[in-house]
Amino acid sequence: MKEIEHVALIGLGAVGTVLATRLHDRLPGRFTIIADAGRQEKLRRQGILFNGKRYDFAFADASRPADSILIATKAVALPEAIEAITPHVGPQTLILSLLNGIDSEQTLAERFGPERVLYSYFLGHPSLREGNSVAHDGEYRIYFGEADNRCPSDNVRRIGALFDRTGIPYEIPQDMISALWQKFVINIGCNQTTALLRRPYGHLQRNERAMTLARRMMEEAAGVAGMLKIAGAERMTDRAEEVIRSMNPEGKSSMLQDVEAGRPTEVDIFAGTLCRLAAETGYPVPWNRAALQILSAL
Ligand SMILES: NC(=O)C1=CN([C@@H]2O[C@H](COP(=O)(O)OP(=O)(O)OC[C@H]3O[C@@H](n4cnc5c(N)ncnc54)[C@H](OP(=O)(O)O)[C@@H]3O)[C@@H](O)[C@H]2O)C=CC1
Ligand SMILES: CC(C)(CO)C(=O)C(=O)O
Repeated sequence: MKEIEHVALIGLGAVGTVLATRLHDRLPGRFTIIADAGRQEKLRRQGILFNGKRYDFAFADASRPADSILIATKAVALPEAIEAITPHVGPQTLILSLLNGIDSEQTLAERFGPERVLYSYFLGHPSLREGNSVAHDGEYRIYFGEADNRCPSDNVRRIGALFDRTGIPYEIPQDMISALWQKFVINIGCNQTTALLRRPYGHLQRNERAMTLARRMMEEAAGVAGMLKIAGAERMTDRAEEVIRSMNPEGKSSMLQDVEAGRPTEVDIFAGTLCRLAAETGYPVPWNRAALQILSAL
């Protein structure tokens, strides 16, 4: 099993910075950022502040492929990110997409081949970004793996070994497709509700009407999961509510942060994807249709 030595990351935002600072500290000289000339210039000038400490990262050199590439851009930037990482992908490169939603791995597998892509996502307290300043309390895990991890593949073990060496907390779910859908149900509820109401997690935790709104949207997502025969669909809404209740009350979902910063939201990979799948399966999703309409109109 070939050890992962050189790691590159694209998307030095809220989630990317949490991982980049850890990899920078634990893989000296072997961790780099993939960024275009404009972003490189800005990063050289301003650095990134993580919990108040300035970080200056090295940039990836396309003459040597990375052993692993982590993608942490927003979904709208995935096509650009794919072009940007292409020169850094070699025959042994393993790609992990930390994007929310259930589609990015498929898009990456179509471009680079399924043998180079693992499923993954970030779950925990939200990471907060304002400009080049990111704050996070360390409460998170990376969930990753192949679709079925009852017998972990070499690639899964390689990434597990990297995370062990660098102290990145992780879990390898046996059924990664079910886990990805569980995360999707959580995002459908908490990202969309916090963005619609423009309130942090504490509001959902205290206000039963807000939590009911989140539950209605999550029940629809879990209903579609059931139609698609995703394992554990019937437990996903209750589990998602538990996750929302465990968030830090002042925490803001990535979608609420986008709304507040005037950035485009990722509603297309949440309610947008759900509405498309609902039309295919014939499952009614009126709450998510309304959320899609409102959030796309911002
Ligand atoms: N924030 C959170 O707590 C969580 C977020 N997620 C998910 O993780 C993903 C990333 O979210 P988040 O970190 O919040 O997003 P951010 O908007 O904070 O960060 C995205 C970063 O990607 C950079 N970027 C965009 N296009 C490119 C490009 N072509 N080349 C290089 N860099 C690029 C942006 O740079 P620039 O600003 O210059 O455009 C920005 O630094 C999303 O899918 C989100 O849903 C998942 C769990 C938690
Ligand atoms: C992990 C969670 C739910 C944190 O808010 C998230 O995925 C997001 O903000 O996009």
